[in-house]
Amino acid sequence: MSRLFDGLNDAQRAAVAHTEGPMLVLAGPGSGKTRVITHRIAHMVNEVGIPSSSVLAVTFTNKAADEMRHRLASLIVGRPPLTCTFHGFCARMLRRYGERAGFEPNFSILDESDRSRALTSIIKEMGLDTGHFPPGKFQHRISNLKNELTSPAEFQSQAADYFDRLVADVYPRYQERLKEQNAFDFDDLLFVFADLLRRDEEVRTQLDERFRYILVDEYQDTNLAQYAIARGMSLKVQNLCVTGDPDQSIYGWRGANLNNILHFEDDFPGASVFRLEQNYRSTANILSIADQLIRQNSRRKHKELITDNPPGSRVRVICYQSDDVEANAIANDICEGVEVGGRRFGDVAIFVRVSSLTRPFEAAFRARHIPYQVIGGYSFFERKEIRDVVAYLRLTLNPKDDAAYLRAVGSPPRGIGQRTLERLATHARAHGISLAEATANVSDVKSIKGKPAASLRSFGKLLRELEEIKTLAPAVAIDTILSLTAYRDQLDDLPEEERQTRLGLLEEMIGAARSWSVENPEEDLLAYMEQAALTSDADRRDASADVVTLMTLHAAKGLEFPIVYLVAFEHDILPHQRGVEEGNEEEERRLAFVGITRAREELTISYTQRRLYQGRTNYMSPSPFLAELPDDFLDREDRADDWREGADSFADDYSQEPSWEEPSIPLVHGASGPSPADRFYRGMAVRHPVYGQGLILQLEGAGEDRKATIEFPSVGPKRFVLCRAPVEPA
Ligand SMILES: Nc1ncnc2c1ncn2[C@@H]1O[C@H](COP(=O)(O)OP(=O)(O)OP(=O)(O)O)[C@@H](O)[C@H]1O
Ligand SMILES: [Mg+2]
Repeated sequence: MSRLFDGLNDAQRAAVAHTEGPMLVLAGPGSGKTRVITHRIAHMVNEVGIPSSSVLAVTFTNKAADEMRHRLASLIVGRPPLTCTFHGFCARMLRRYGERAGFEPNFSILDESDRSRALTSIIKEMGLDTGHFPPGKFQHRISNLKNELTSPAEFQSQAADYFDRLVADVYPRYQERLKEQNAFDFDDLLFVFADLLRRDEEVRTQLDERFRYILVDEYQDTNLAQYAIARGMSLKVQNLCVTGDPDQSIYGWRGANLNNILHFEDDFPGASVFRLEQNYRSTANILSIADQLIRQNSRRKHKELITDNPPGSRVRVICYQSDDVEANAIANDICEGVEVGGRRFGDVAIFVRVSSLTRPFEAAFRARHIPYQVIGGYSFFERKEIRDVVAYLRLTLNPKDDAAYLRAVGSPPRGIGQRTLERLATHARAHGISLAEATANVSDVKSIKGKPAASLRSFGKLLRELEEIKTLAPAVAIDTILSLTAYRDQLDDLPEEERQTRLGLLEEMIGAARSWSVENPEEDLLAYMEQAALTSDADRRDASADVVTLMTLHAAKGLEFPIVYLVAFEHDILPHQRGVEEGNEEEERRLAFVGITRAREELTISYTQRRLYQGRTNYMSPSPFLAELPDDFLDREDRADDWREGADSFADDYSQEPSWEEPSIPLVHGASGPSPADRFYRGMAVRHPVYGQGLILQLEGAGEDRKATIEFPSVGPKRFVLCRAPVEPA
């Protein structure tokens, strides 16, 4: 037997050696399904003599495709076969067969914002209000229709309720709009290609015969369109090999259909089924926990998961006081592991349910110079919105910062074009001044006249107005930037969900800046800007670098790490509130199962009592899944009282005397003279009849104009004119 079979157990060998006919590898996590796929391809090409060009390997994510390609390159002599995602494969085939299918092969693929812009304008043309009928809702519905292979014409007769009838109107117009631009959206790639296979028997036969061996990993997460493609190319030559684990099906919300894998044997009578039972990835303790959790799902077939691996250390379940403490404690843990435990940063992964939850970790890592990467989503500090705000802060504090100027001037868009900016830059260079200075005296710039000059003048005026933020607390400064620039308005055109995410990010930035001020009462805006967390052009690292990985649970599918932290294991986060509302609690449990089974040696699950989430402080309770984990294999630790462990951010104990600022008696009173509003001071505990107890974070003005920003645990921050608001010292 060849070298390729050396690192395989008997069941895996049988699967690898089976090269002809349909086959299904049904097995739990870490049992070697992906390994079987790569070794089977290598065996077919190297040893059976099947040409690479007749093999197609399909993976679920680009990252998985990259890894498989890499692995195949080391196993295969000669050119490795085509390895890509379904979307990648479809785009490729559509370019080839475009003309035949009736469109130009140089089509463009729309991104999210293009697609939402198109939908917004259609909704408006129909006389509907995008506030009540958010484009995102239509987008989601149309996306699902395409994944279910329902064409606009077919949907006409199916639309039953009011919203669906609207969708039935929007959908064909949207397709028409895309056609005019010779463009496809992401879902079209699957839909159009599946449709081509269905309609054009010649193309279908050609592809069926060309790709005689098709292998699909993670088949449990295929939707109807993907199913139709895999099946459509395997009607005549039925060498379709799929692998999957129904317990790891986590894309139901995006139209994945578990029946595709459950009915594989009906679709391909005589299919060989291989079951792998041995887990090579995780310690016995980790596996026991995973097994116990997934047993709580009722809609499943039980699978035995066994391992020869040692029990390993017990799984840790830790309760922290707040999200910042959690992040700091884990960052300290990681440093310790590297400094004295012989670990590498690259051994560690942190999984979150929602991508915005990475923020406190990024801040904690930056503070300690821990290298990290955020996968499947942008790093918080690299997101466009955050970088834009940072550009305004930089530019205001240092008007010589031309890079920040160039970023700020274009966001939100103000119609100041490239040519104008080039002329401005030429003038500035000739006079040895910055772009902001040149803008302040734009009438001196002879080459810029008319409308561009007027636009620059108003930008100059904005920059002057922004000067007031220099003396404000960071959170208030950021908020002021957002209002003076009307920054949030430009998000109105986005699909509702996207808009909420971006607004949420901005709120989170404000919340985080507020926490920072509570921690660093002596420091000013400049100090805030200096902290490493906001150097927006932080090092970018490549995937092979020795860095901690931060990612969502959805993106973690198929991967493995020696050390895993599953954080924010809290009610309404995991299981996610929306998942539960939509009756997908079992899918949420599968998501937790996927997270747990990524860990090879050490697993830590943590939750907090208080978290800054969606822009405000929330009091959290532990995930109900925690109660389902067996105590035999884990240690539960309550560290909620260790608030000093990290830099805690919220002075939540309002009964304590605020130690960080003396009551300030304003030296200059407003025109109306001393007012009762002046008895308030920063850090003071107050009470509001509706919002309850709160803490004054910021005060501005004096006398009747005196305004306070107050943080209420119930609703987050609120701003009041004190002499008119029913706010009393607590
Ligand atoms: N026979 C074997 N001997 C040693 N190690 C193995 C063997 N089979 C698989 N492994 C290792 O076990 C780990 C898990 O394998 P693999 O990723 O292929 O599992 P999987 O079934 O695809 O898991 P998932 O369901 O999470 O995608 C990998 O590190 C792999 O190299
Ligand atoms: Mg796998």
